[in-house]
Amino acid sequence: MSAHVDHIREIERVRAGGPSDRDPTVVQSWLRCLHAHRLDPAQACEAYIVPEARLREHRQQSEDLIAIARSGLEQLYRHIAGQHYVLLLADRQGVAVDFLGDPLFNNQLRKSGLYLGAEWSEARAGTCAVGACLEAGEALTIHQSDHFDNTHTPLSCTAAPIYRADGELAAVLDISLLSSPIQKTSQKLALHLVTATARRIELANLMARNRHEWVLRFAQSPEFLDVDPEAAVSIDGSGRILGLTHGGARILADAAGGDWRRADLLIGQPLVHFFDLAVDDLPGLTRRRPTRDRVVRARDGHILFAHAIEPQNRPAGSPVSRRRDLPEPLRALGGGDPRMVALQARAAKLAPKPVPILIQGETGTGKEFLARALHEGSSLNGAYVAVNCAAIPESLIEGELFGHVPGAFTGAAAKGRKGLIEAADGGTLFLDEIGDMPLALQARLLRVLAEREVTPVGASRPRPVAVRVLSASHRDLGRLVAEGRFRQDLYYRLNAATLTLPPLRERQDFDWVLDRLIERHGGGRLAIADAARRALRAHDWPGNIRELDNAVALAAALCEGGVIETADLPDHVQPAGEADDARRAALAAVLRDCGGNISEAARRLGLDRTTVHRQMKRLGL
Ligand SMILES: Nc1ncnc2c1ncn2[C@@H]1O[C@H](COP(=O)(O)OP(=O)(O)OP(=O)(O)O)[C@@H](O)[C@H]1O
Repeated sequence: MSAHVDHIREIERVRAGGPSDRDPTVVQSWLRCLHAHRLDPAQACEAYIVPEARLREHRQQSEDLIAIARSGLEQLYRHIAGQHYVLLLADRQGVAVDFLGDPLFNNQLRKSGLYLGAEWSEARAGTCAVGACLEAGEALTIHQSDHFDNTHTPLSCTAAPIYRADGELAAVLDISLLSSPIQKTSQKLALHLVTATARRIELANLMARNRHEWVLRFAQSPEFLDVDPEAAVSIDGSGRILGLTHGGARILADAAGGDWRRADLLIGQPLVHFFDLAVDDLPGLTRRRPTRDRVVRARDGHILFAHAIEPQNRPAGSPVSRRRDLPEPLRALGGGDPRMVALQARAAKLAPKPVPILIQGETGTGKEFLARALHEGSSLNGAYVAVNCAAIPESLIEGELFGHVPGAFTGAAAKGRKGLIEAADGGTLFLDEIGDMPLALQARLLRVLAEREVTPVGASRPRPVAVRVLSASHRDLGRLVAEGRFRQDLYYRLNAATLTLPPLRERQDFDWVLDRLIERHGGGRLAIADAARRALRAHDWPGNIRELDNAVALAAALCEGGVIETADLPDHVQPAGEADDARRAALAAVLRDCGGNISEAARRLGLDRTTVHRQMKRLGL
């Protein structure tokens, strides 16, 4: 108890501007907790774990990062095995989206927040390694009573930031102990290890994204240059900086006297701005030359050793070349299917514009997933608010969407209530199943879109709103208009642009989608047997990605030994039985007779080409 009181007193002294022996990063974080987050040091709060559904969303949004960080995390975990350290990978919001810890201590870890789904933002948890690192953008240790909240003072946590190739902070890697030696210096090695791992994750990310560009890696000494470089930048064909690691940003900023935090000002600058080096000199810095001779001079006079990696050839116009330019959230939509590639390119152009977009596609094709990606790919600061028009009873939808003033109707909230349209002010309103919106409300919605203002139920005056409206329907809205069930004027307002998602059975990147879902449900610890993969490929997927997602979730729960076998799949996805064997043999015989000509086979069988294609797929031909 007295330690708690001492802790509160110390924080109060810092608030009053008194001197402190703490690291400046700790003092700054305490002051943010007091002034910006308005936290009270006397109020202790338990660690917070986000609900399952929110964790799933956070993991979904970080899928690419998790995939790239995984091997780095595992390697680090092997280094520290048996020392009771826990590893967390936290996203930009401070939520732990990946976790490696000793299952023996699961209960204690969960209680302390050293667990999957724990939210370690500074605003939520007070001074903590993840939160302070997200704010400071630099590696640090928050040791025991450095924590603001007394609940967390047994912990010692060390975190390092992971930056994206465009210089944005993407995540934080944290290594923590439930209990540790008293001295903060005991965590020096931990600090070194997380920093090195974060650096390797950034390097792997940069290399993966820039295979078709020049990559220049740097080290202070020639010995480590080719094996464990300290920093890297990627360079386009005209010699301009395209991407960088955190170390790369620091080298460039030092070289030209800039600020590493403003990577946006470094990217796009020519290489010669920073080094005594032009793009034509890069071939002289490849592995063909001895490391010691690969010396470059930075503009500030600093000498570095460099290793240039040549771009790999890419077929002109390949999906990869176009994917590279996509904003991160839109990349997660597809893995090279030609229709998805075209959709992603169009979505990238539309995302930053205020135009309303109508998203069409069968159920479960990822319409909401796309809407969220469009919001994230925009620069809107407001919230993303999704409304399922089919799920809200007709009597409630008006109040939900438009809000109401106090006493507007019997049962209205006493203080009145802000509607979802206003909640999305400055952001995105996603109207799912818009085809189910009652006609009377369609007229009111039209007014919101046309006049850019909303009138809550019972209010006399409208309020201005700026919302970006995305809508979706699995029904053909054009047809609903023709049948008089949907207002034509609203239809035209909503679909300034239409994006149509292809059904899963027609996607050529099925394996990519499957691998992402396996990663989602297995967190890198789940694989799939070839036979099970073939069975999944052969299925028709009327419920599209949602159906596949459910099938993988079930298989992940049932499978033993971390490998999904056919027996773990839902019954209706099980591979073809004997009857199908006969069908397969018959169809194969006809195809053989026709020399593989599907149109000819379809003619002989009296079927259309699509049916033959589908049967071939289902039967694994
Ligand atoms: N590109 C993708 N990568 C991974 N998962 C995806 C992708 N697209 C969709 N999903 C997943 O598929 C499921 C269905 O997606 P979503 O809810 O967006 O579909 P929908 O078309 O809007 O469905 P409905 O028509 O029923 O409203 C969700 O679990 C979502 O996370």
